[in-house]
Amino acid sequence: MEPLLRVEIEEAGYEAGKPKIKQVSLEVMPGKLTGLIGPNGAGKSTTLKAILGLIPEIKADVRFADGHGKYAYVPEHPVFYDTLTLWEHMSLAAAVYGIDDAEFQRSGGELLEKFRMTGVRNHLPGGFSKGMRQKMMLMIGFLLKPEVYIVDEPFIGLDPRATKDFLGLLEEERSRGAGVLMCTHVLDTAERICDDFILMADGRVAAKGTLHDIRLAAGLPEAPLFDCFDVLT
Ligand SMILES: Nc1ncnc2c1ncn2[C@@H]1O[C@H](COP(=O)(O)OP(=O)(O)OP(=O)(O)O)[C@@H](O)[C@H]1O
Repeated sequence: MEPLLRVEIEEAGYEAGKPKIKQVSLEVMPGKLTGLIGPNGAGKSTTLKAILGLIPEIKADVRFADGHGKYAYVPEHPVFYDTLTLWEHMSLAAAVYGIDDAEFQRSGGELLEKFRMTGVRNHLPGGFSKGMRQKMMLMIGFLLKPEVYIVDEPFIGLDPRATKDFLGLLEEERSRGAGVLMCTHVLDTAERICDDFILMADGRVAAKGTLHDIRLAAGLPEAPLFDCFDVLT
């Protein structure tokens, strides 16, 4: 099967001559969820930014499969306009994505229901909690129905029910064939939901592959991901 996204980063950083990540390669496959994990400062966000074209100093080849350039990026820190309501944010995104209005009314309404946000659709996000803002970002990502989701730490603000709702939707998207690259520190959830992992440390890939591959690399054949993480970083 062809990957939806293929990334080969030779090096990338914020200043010339000072690369923060080196030799990072990864692929996002249809229907698969790849977890990007590693300690603080390992280079995960820099890798995501490199993929999104937001890094000034970069030598890399980032390739979406032919005709599959559509991706959604869900940032760790919500970005929003103070004067637009939740529904207006979603409408704006739908307009930018070129989604047909009838389709948007249907799928937008459905997303609000799924994330239990219908009651606040006409509220301003300035008054939302952290988790509600996170949900807004996720709904905007799901509106697009992209081939590839790039999600930066989705779990921190979400309550257990919202996490379950989010994972359920992600599962639906994957069964449609979408691929996901997700950066997270929540290793027990990652272990449960990811098909494979990229484990970064000190700006490089310390290990990659399925949980089985990561366990082999760590020399811990039965261990939870957390213990492998500990050994390899
Ligand atoms: N805007 C920036 N300008 C300069 N250096 C940066 C910038 N952002 C990150 N760095 C540096 O790049 C390195 C990798 O940081 P990065 O944010 O990619 O790590 P991370 O793995 O995402 O960490 P965390 O888990 O804490 O989010 C760190 O040494 C960090 O100090």
